[in-house]
Amino acid sequence: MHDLTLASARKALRERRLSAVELTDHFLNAIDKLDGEINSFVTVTADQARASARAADALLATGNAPSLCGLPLGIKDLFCTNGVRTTASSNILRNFVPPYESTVTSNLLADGAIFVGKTNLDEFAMGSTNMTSAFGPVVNPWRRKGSDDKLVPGGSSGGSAAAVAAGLVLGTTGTDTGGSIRQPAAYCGITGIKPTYGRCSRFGTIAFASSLDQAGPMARTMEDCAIMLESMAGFDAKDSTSVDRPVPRYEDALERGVKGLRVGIPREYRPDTLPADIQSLWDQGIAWLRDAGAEIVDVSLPHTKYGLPTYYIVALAEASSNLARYDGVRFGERVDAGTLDELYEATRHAGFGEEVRRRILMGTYVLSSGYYDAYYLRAQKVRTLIQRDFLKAFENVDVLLTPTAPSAAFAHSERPTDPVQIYLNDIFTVPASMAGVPALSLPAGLDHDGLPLGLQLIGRYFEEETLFAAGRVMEKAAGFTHRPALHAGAIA
Ligand SMILES: NC(=O)C[C@H](N)C(=O)O
Repeated sequence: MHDLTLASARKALRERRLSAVELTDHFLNAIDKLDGEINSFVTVTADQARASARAADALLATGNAPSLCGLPLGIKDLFCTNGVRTTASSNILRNFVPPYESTVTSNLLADGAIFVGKTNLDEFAMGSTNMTSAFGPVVNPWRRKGSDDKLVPGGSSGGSAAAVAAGLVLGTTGTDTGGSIRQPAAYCGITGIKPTYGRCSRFGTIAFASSLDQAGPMARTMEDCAIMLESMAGFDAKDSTSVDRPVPRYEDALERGVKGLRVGIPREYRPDTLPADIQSLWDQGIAWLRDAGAEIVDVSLPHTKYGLPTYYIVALAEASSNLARYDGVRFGERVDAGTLDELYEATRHAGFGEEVRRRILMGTYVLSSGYYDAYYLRAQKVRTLIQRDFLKAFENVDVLLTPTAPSAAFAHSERPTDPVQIYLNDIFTVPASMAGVPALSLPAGLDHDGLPLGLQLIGRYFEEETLFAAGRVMEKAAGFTHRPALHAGAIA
């Protein structure tokens, strides 16, 4: 069962070679054995998962089961799940049990998916290491050759990525604001896609930066991500930025190939500091696409260098506004104190970790009178320039190929103390987020330490199908079948 993908498990369930109960028990056992070390789950919903699996088996027996019937998934603990604690990995929501279901998870449930639990993340999805979680850091299941150092899984969807990589679940949901699906996917050697902004509803997903937040699937293969995205995506009247467009059958696009496809290589994504392993893997990726019939074109995205600074203004401004609701009166855990102001202060100090506090302060600063025009307004204007870079490039090419991150996973002990150094991890993922275009990361190879590296494909608005097709060509060429040191298959 350790070699199953979502697609092969779906087939085995339909052909009744495997039951949903067996499959669910398998993953719950794997979580039991390994997650003490990895810490990828904040909450495991074993009883609920087993009950859903029994119901799924009954439905599968009728021969009339929905698309994801009986398939166990993990849900990032940022999606509200009805009756199941949803924490955003923050103390302020430690005991929050939503009375409603997010649209994305409702869609997955309606298609028959089984939720085995809620996965760990950086607090409120703010981070690239999964070390800011109030529930403790996630440990990347990969190890450097000859070393026992514990590595970060990336973030913020680090629990989701680590759980898939370690074989604890077949697929997970993630959210991506500036790279939170793609960077952890790259660090953990799995596949993840951030769809076009507006493709998946944000309703019921705890907000970080509303103009950037976007849900997407994380799984082992391109096909598995295509299967999950089809279920997760779609118009939702409850999210005003949700786009009313039919959801394609993404699976049908997988084998389209890349003949005649024009692939842009943005020169700004090749800084002098880019490690040699990443440079050569990128060149390798270019060769794979060229060999499969694509045309390679040099392109320029001149405003790339402003991506990070403008992201860290816009995202933080929105975060300061979104997180204002957690005051201990209307929302969140309360710390009782003398006056109302003291109550707010004590509540928010105890409820939020250091990184979240830093971001709320910076966000409040850039929105404050006198600084609004100088920072926030200017950043929004630069955001338009970044978006125009992509629109212009996409007049001439169909997709862009870049590395996903400027390094492989690093050790917990190597986590920089300067927050700006950590923000630099998002250098290649943030521009697509600022523009709202879709982008995916696939595991393309290993570095000299034996750690996975990802390559990123960026596409035109709502052209996720092209990304899946190009991604599938690269996936076949890469033949990435490596497994991390900590894997459920190794302990069976
Ligand atoms: N949420 C994200 O996309 C994570 C990004 N690294 C950030 O810290 O903002």
